[in-house]
Amino acid sequence: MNNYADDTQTMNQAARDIRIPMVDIYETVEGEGTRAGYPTVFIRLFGCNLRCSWCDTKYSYPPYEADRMMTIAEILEETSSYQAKHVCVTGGEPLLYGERSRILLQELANTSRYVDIHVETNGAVHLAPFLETISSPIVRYIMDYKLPDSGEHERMIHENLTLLRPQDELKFVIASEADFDAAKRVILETEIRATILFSPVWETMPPARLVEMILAHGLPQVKLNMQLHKVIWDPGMRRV
Ligand SMILES: Nc1nc2[nH]cc(C(=O)O)c2c(=O)[nH]1
Ligand code: SF4
Ligand SMILES: [Mg+2]
Repeated sequence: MNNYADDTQTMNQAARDIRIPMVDIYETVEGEGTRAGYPTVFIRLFGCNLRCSWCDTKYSYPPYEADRMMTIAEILEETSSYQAKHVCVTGGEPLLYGERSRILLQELANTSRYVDIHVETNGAVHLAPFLETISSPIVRYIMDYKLPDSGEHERMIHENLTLLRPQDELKFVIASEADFDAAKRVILETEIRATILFSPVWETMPPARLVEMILAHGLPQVKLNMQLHKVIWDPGMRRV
């Protein structure tokens, strides 16, 4: 007769056999956000529901192809070969696979190997189902809110902004002065509990100009977010 432990084991085995299209798993230092600088394992899922004009990971969705399908067990095993205590689950859009994405995050948290698992999500996937079902306090969301220059502003789910918690981060990638104005409007008109990050688009927004605008507009709640990996390595380089 099945007891509770057997049921749990069966469920975990089923979960571990779930397959997800993948781009990469590798270790580097986190380049962005409040955990910038920490050794971090990156789990990059294939596929995205947006096509941002300035996207720097175009190899993570068609017409490119996934590098391979991996089961959640394989992802956990490969991730465990690195020393990092931080994990960044990114893409593409890592929440694209709904229940499969949710189980991956829960299983990563269940390993107890990590102090922090952050998810780089694009604002165009509903966050509520993930917040309601993933109980672990170490799973955090870094939401990349798309501004007009991205071409995907209309796809943002406004409700997501108000769901972010103090441990989460809300990142605005700013390509122009029009983007800056749009970001400013959002943060002044919405009650946001997450850390607010303003990040310059590498090719079109000189960081000094962005700092100038943050100070001139009096936005003390904003934290400048530089992509460390683009300073350290060639900006076009992969797996860094
Ligand atoms: N070092 C490093 N840090 C990152 N933080 C978020 C990244 C991403 O591509 O989502 C990223 C990345 O690609 N590299
Ligand atoms: S959401 Fe991210 S991965 Fe998708 S197109 Fe935009 S920048 Fe690229
Ligand atoms: Mg990147």
